[in-house]
Amino acid sequence: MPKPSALQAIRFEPPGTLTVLDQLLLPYDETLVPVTGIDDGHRVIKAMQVRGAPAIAIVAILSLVVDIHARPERWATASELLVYITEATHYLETSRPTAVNLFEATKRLRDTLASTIHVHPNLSVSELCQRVLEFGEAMLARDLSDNQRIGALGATWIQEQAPHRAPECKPEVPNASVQPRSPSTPATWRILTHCNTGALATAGWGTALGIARSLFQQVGEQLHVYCTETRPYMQGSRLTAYELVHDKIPATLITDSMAAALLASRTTNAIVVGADRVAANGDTANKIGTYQLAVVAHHHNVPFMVAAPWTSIDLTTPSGADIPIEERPSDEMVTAKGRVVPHTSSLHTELPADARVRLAAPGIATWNPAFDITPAHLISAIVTERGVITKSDSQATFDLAGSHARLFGV
Ligand SMILES: CSC[C@H]1O[C@H](OP(=O)(O)O)[C@H](O)[C@@H]1O
Repeated sequence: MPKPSALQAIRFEPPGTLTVLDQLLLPYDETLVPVTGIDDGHRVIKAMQVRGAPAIAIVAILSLVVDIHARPERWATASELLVYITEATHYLETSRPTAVNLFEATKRLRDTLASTIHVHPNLSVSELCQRVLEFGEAMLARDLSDNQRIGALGATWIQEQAPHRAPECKPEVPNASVQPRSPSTPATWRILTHCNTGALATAGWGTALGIARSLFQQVGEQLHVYCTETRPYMQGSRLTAYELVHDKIPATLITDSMAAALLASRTTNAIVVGADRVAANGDTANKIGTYQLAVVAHHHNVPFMVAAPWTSIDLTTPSGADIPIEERPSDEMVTAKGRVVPHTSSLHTELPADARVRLAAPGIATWNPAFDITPAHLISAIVTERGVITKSDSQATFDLAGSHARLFGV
């Protein structure tokens, strides 16, 4: 398998070749994993070899594309194929429960195909396979363009709305991989982000990290990005840091526990995070640890921004209380099993293999929710590809149905 170019989580060659970058092994190993059908698609999503709300939806649909193109002779009619697609999409939905993008894409595909067959009852199996291929390719293209719009809108909003702090004498801790910033040019724009919301979580560019990329395009070295490690999967230290170093964006990694101290000691213009599901009132499900960042931002009067395409906004879910929160296996928290993390290197070769990957005392109980809910009243702005949505300080929630009607002209 050829060594992949970095930063492309999903590689699709129509109609039947799909591979994903195994994100459990990044940044130490760039390995492509073939996805030959819906079983592979379900497996790589559930195991988090591919992750990120948009990427999950795209890989699920593309795994169905490669699946039905493999042996289309299995179906005599388009209606038989639609039955298979309906069952297959419901199966793919069982891979991970929180990110709504997966459910939005599978429902939209089923509805689109059902109406297509209704309008064209003589559609052939190969013609229906082609429609599914076109649907998947459109998802890839739309996600990238949505992210670039989110990046541009978010970068502009930060420069126009986020309090612009005067540069401080204290230079940032230089990023070892890019030229250390000289003290004479301290950052004038600092943002903190959590988890990974970049090219590795999407079809490209990213959502919250897409805003960082766009801001870097606009202000260059005046930007400094802080990213949290994001235990236990370490999306921040393994994936976001990897993307920031790759793009030579000045950045500093902090542990999750350092966020409050950072805001207390460094003037920060905004905290920018992604979303797995935004409810109709603006409550947002995102990586565990997001809620406490919102509380810290509120305490320090720092704007808290959620970056999300409308495919992550679920108008059928009234509030955060209605969002299912995925709990991950205990061993993903108390061991490094299946994931490459620095401190399980071969330093302690004399220890038994299990000890080299164990991160907690054997026998301790764990609680390992993959997401938490940030209430709308702690969110300053929701940056979508159609516009930045805000609310007055007196409003505790957003009216996203009204925003949708206004922005989509429906
Ligand atoms: C651009 S969506 C990224 C979103 O997905 C992450 O979750 P996971 O890595 O478990 O798929 C995290 O919540 C990010 O904000």
